Amino acid sequence: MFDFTVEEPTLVPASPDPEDKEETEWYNQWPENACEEYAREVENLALKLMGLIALGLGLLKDKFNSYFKDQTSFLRLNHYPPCPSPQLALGVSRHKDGGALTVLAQDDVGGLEVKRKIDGVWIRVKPTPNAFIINVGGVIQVWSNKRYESVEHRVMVNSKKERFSIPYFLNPAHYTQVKPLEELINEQNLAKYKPYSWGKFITHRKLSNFKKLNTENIQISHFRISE
Ligand SMILES: O=C(O)CCC(=O)C(=O)O
Ligand SMILES: [Fe+2]
Repeated sequence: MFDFTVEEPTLVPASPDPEDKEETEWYNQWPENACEEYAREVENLALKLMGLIALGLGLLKDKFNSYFKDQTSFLRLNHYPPCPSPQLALGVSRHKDGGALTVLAQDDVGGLEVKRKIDGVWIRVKPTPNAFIINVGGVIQVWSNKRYESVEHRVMVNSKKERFSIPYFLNPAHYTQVKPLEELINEQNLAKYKPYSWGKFITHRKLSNFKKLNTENIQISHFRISE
């Protein structure tokens, strides 16, 4: 796995501690022109999709633009080597993407599975040539007050073939307080989530991503307001 940020540098909180106001900068260690160019193009696509989502929610098309001014978006290069016992290997364990939108490019090997909400069955996503897979992330789920929902997914490795995938994670500025949009809440539609800091959320996830966790990794459900 190799992460490549879009902004150089990308400004983020120094720690997940809410009291800690210090910021730090993420730099790409191996700048690659191809990555940069690709990231800019998928960013345009992702922002166009955000415009359509805004329209779909009855908002102005440019409603979300300002959140991405100091974006913390990044591109990830994934390589999954083959494994003779795929059920024993970890591709990517089940999770929901936390950001706004994910634009995923994958090769023709397959292995991505999404969890069907009604019965919890894992469904394989068949690779479609020259097509992207778009995943709604937790940030849109909260902004839309759950009119959009992010789907749980995982990656199984293949027994014979290696697999490559390139997700682009469109993420807001670290200082964004993510909360249900005012326009979408009223007496009939009460806010389903408490506001949370996007920057603290990602630094928390980044610290815990590669560790064996005793507790569940941070999820937007932790900010849910109980009914
Ligand atoms: O490799 C894939 O198809 C998806 C990877 C993924 O879900 C992620 O990096 O968040
Ligand atoms: Fe994912």
